[in-house]
Amino acid sequence: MSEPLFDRVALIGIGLIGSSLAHNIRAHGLARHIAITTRRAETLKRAEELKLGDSYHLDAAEAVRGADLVILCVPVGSCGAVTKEIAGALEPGAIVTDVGSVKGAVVQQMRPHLPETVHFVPAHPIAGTEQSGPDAGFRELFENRWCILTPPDGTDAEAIDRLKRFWEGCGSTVEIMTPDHHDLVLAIVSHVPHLIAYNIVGTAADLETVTQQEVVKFSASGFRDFTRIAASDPTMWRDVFLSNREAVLEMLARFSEDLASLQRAIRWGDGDTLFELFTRTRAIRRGIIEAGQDTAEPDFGREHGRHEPERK
Ligand SMILES: NC(=O)c1ccc[n+]([C@@H]2O[C@H](COP(=O)([O-])OP(=O)(O)OC[C@H]3O[C@@H](n4cnc5c(N)ncnc54)[C@H](O)[C@@H]3O)[C@@H](O)[C@H]2O)c1
Ligand SMILES: O=C(O)C(=O)C[C@]1(C(=O)O)C=C[C@@H](O)C=C1
Repeated sequence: MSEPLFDRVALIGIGLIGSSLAHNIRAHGLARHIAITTRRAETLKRAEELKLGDSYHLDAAEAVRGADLVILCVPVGSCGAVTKEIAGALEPGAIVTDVGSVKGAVVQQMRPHLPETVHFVPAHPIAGTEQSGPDAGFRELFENRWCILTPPDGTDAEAIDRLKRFWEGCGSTVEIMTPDHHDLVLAIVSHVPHLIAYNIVGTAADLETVTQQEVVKFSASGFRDFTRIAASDPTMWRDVFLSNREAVLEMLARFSEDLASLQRAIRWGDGDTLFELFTRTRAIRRGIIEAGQDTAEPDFGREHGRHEPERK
């Protein structure tokens, strides 16, 4: 087995992403020591029961002392406060990174607190489920998934390369882009789809009780997929929408315009418009499958709660 890439990794926050990283670091020998810290004693105890790390700390500064890789795995709205808390204990030369679903706001929150002696390389694995907490993590989460790095201009190339190798060690393919571009792309492929899911499930839930029962009874796979997404962590997603406000609002405006034109097509019986759109979107789905990017294999995903169990 080759030498571990890092000596000590500090994982701050041990939910779905933090615990999945812990499984990977262990399984692929990516670091000699995993130090885990989180806010609540109860969560830390659970992480210890699951044997996710080598040391456990309620004090985040204590966890990052001596670490050559520090990964913030907390909701994006907490990244600034956490960085402030650990700043004084960071080792010179350490790589500081995160996994947040929004990049511009996270960079803005974290950067002012970081000493010049560390390398700041923000990251976002495009992989997740609707589950949260330390029990939710699993080793295969990042396999064949993208991880986007958004290093600020002038970041040490060796630090970027080391973090790239770390994510490759977790099974991901790494791409580099600016935080603004990341936020625009993710607004349309991840953030707005989540908002649509929250909204449609909310609309169904507000229907009359008798109809609501029918919603549960007759929900076929399309609606069930929405309910899975709409079960995603409320804190995480509140923070995502508040942190990526502009890009989300821009994409929502376009979405609403397109929805209005579909509404018009239905009203006026314009079948050609509907048919043309549905043909184009079908081709997009087929393109994703041909590119091998539909990684939600039923058996594997179901085991980890990525899919609803088979209906009885
Ligand atoms: N869930 C996903 O699908 C997914 C995918 C990619 C990236 N992300 C990003 O990863 C990050 C973590 O998400 P998750 O799904 O692992 O969430 P999670 O709710 O499963 O875990 C979050 C962890 O952070 C801890 N925490 C919260 N506030 C804290 C604070 N101030 N100080 C210390 N610990 C704190 C919680 O106790 C918990 O252990 C988020 O920024 C999210 O945007 C999530
Ligand atoms: O599969 C899911 O449950 C997800 O929502 C994962 C998903 C996504 O939208 O693709 C959610 C948020 C992340 O920042 C990255 C990945």
